[in-house]
Amino acid sequence: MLFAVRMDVAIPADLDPEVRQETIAREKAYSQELQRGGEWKSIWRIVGKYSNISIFDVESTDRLHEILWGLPLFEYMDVDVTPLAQHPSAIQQD
Ligand SMILES: O=C(O)CC1=CCC(=O)O1
Repeated sequence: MLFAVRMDVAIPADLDPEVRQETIAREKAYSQELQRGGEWKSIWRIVGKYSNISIFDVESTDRLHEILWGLPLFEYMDVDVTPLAQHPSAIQQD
């Protein structure tokens, strides 16, 4: 199942700088592990924003929920999920 997920990040300005850096580092490691595993297919920065659009290929909505709740930055994010289906004009399958 394919999903486009938009993540808008808003880390509080008064968060301890060490906690901020450590959380961002954990977020990167978590994301890259899921990318290597194939469930997090791609991640794109939205120009001019502390936001990304990511494509996930997961077995279920429950699995996507589990992944999103596990994001180290989850408590500082707004997350918007869009399910994707094949477009009849697409010349490739995913
Ligand atoms: O920087 C972001 O957009 C938040 C984020 C999600 C995965 C990651 O590595 O950073």
